[in-house]
Amino acid sequence: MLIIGIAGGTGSGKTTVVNQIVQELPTDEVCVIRQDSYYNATDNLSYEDRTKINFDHPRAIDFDLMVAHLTALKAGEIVDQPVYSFVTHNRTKDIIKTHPRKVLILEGILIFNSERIRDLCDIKVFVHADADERLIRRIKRDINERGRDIEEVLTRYQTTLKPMHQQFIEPTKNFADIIIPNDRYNTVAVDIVRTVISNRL
Ligand SMILES: Nc1ncnc2c1ncn2[C@@H]1O[C@H](COP(=O)(O)OP(=O)(O)O)[C@@H](O)[C@H]1O
Ligand SMILES: Nc1ccn([C@@H]2O[C@H](COP(=O)(O)O)[C@@H](O)[C@H]2O)c(=O)n1
Repeated sequence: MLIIGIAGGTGSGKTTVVNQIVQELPTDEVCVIRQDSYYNATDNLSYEDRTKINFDHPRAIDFDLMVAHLTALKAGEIVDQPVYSFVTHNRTKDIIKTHPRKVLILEGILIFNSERIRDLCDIKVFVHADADERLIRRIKRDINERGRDIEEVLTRYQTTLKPMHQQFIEPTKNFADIIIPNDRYNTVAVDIVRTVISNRL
């Protein structure tokens, strides 16, 4: 199995890049694991308390479960990937049965922050977009798709997103084998990653 890690700040375009890569590959040859699925389960907290979680800090992520699932997939086992809701700020009761494939794509803001995850990745890709571009995309996306309002997005940006990005995400660019500049749609870079994958299939 070839494990490709795709990291980058919020709104850099990771999900979009993953979708562009995946849509050109046969469905039975690739599986996707998303960091969002591994936010800690917080059933014990009220909705009010969940809104106060710092979702951009590594301790918000259940890296033990993520490592266990990646290790199981590498060993050929099927795993139950949790499904996360950005509206309730919690895991839902659903799961995605994730089957081991020749290529596994792991995507998320903080994945290269964990040495255990870095060691599991064969290729590390960092998607870069400037902070102002990422904030604009985040405002639009979170209002349209994640049930937020402008006040929520901007407050979260100032209090956690920006400082956490500088402390925990941007420095992990140094671990990347490939950096994709993504202020604009970068089809050339996506094609290069696809070629690397095709060569390994
Ligand atoms: N290169 C790009 N140029 C303009 N908009 C983009 C680009 N890449 C992604 N987007 C848009 O920005 C938003 C965030 O992209 P997304 O892929 O969800 O980022 P991430 O997964 O890194 O948070 C989405 O609405 C997406 O359509
Ligand atoms: N309940 C949550 C959980 C996470 N977030 C934000 O999501 C961002 C990571 O996802 P991307 O698709 O943008 O990479 C991260 O910056 C968290 O702040 C959230 O808003 N609510």
